[in-house]
Amino acid sequence: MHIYNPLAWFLHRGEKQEHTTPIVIFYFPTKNKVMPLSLPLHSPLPTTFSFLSLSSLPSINLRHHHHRYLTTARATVIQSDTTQQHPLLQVNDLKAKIVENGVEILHGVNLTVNQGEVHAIMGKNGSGKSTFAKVLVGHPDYEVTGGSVVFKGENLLDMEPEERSLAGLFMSFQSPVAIPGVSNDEFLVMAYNARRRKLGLPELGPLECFSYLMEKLQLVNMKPDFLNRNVNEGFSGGERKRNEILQLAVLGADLAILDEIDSGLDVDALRDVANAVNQLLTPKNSLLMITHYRRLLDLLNPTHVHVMDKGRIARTGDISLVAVIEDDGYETVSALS
Ligand SMILES: Nc1ncnc2c1ncn2[C@@H]1O[C@H](COP(=O)(O)OP(=O)(O)OP(=O)(O)O)[C@@H](O)[C@H]1O
Repeated sequence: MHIYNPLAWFLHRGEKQEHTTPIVIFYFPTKNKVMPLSLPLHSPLPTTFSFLSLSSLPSINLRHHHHRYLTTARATVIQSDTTQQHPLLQVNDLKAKIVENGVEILHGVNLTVNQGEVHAIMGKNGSGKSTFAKVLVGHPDYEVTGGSVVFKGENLLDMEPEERSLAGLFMSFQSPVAIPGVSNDEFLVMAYNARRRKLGLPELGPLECFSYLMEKLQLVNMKPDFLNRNVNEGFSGGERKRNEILQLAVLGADLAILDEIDSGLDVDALRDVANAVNQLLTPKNSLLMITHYRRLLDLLNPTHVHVMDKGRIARTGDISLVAVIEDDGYETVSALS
């Protein structure tokens, strides 16, 4: 997928003015989707994007999702010239069982996530959503019994969990664990420098790290004192979720898997988390979120919505599938597949 550089475009057109926040909208003809990119002032790079359906242009969704920018935004539709897709994750007939009791939970999951896509997995309690996510990151409770997973062209299942993380796979757990004795900033700096080494970049020194972490704290709207506390120790449920997004912001990821990041968040925290995630998305990375609730989907605009049932993806659609689920329930939606 070729994307014009919006900043260059605005500069070229001489339209980047003080006190305005331009939004450029890219149109992808084969997907019949548009992707607005907002450009905060003084930012050298576009920092947020989301896909919307073409029918939602020009006002409703744009107003809803970019209400902060509404009064100053200017929007222009640009047609992209190519629409090639780049697969990031290819899951083929994935089967997995619980190590402890040998029960098979995943019965053949198929899923492809391309760069720049936002996928949501919904489904009944116990249908295998979290198991799927945990199998992807290599959780030791599960053993893969069949199928394949290719991540960025490499066999993900051959990698140790740590290698998967360093390769750019991030997962926020439904119940993030505390790490007693390790402060949040130590943990973040250690993990971030490990990723930089993997990317062939020099490690950051203490001062550079500090300013980098402060910038990310602001992104998720967290107070600096969270950096000195031990990882998740004594954090409220909502603070743990926010801290997961801080980790994502610091580490960066090609594919971020968020397992029920919205559970236990108050409305303001949910908006903060969604804003931060939106700002972390680029046309090159992707998001796979597991959720039961529409509120998060409205904020993150998934390009694909899947319904998992009995360890398989039973149905796939766009955001309109959520309304069908709400009206008819999972049993009916899964049975129609
Ligand atoms: N480590 C484990 N030990 C025992 N049973 C497990 C384990 N992991 C998953 N299961 C079982 O596998 C099934 C699928 O669980 P999973 O957590 O993947 O469901 P889910 O779709 O994420 O559910 P929810 O919406 O309630 O979070 C459930 O019946 C669960 O009890």
